[in-house]
Amino acid sequence: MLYNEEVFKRKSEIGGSIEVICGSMFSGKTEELIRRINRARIAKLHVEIFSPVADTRYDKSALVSHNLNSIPSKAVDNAASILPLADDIQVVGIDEAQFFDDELPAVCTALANNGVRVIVAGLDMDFKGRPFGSMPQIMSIAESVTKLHAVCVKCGSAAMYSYRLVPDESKILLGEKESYEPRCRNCFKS
Ligand SMILES: Nc1ncnc2c1ncn2[C@@H]1O[C@H](COP(=O)(O)OP(=O)(O)O)[C@@H](O)[C@H]1O
Ligand SMILES: Cc1cn([C@H]2C[C@H](O)[C@@H](COP(=O)(O)O)O2)c(=O)[nH]c1=O
Ligand SMILES: [Zn+2]
Repeated sequence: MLYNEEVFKRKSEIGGSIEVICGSMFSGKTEELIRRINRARIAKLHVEIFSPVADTRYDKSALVSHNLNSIPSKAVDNAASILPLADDIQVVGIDEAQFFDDELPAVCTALANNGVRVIVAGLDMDFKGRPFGSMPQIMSIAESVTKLHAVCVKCGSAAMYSYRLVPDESKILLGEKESYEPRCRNCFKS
């Protein structure tokens, strides 16, 4: 992973790229996004992080991980709003990408084609194990995809599913440990 990151950092000096960080809830996507953005800041690059305004769990002006690491971010209404705000930015982070509208892949492509390093973090699957939003499309157009795993709360194996604990069938239901737990394939199906 470090090797990949260094490759893409060097690439960003000559051209843009798209990196995806995906996985279940609690797999460390936000922490990994914060880590990559912090390294870009240390390299004195201009960075900006965007998240969908729909994700109102924490602060609208910061990304906050489950273990309460945080970094400043901007909440936007839709994917197209990112473009004018990313002028002069060299590294763009996008969190909770699964909640953005269908324009997000085109926005990521436009940024990368303009020399921006784009780092996209999001859930690859919803609580039923179905592909989530435009994540599959962004994964297919990305230079790099990192799939992270949480620890299955039932058996301790690597978890790739976000199991919903509450009887609500809507695709979007914001929440944390009261509503979801990470589970491995075996524990998710049983
Ligand atoms: N079952 C679990 N497996 C792994 N990490 C967990 C678990 N439960 C809580 N955590 C915490 O969640 C943190 C990851 O949070 P975060 O980066 O916000 O994840 P994500 O953005 O993927 O939901 C871990 O460092 C750990 O402190
Ligand atoms: C699986 C699933 C999740 N959500 C919501 C729950 C949380 O608010 C976010 C995911 O946050 P994280 O940073 O990845 O922990 O998404 C949802 O609305 N629908 C789902 O199916
Ligand atoms: Zn398990």
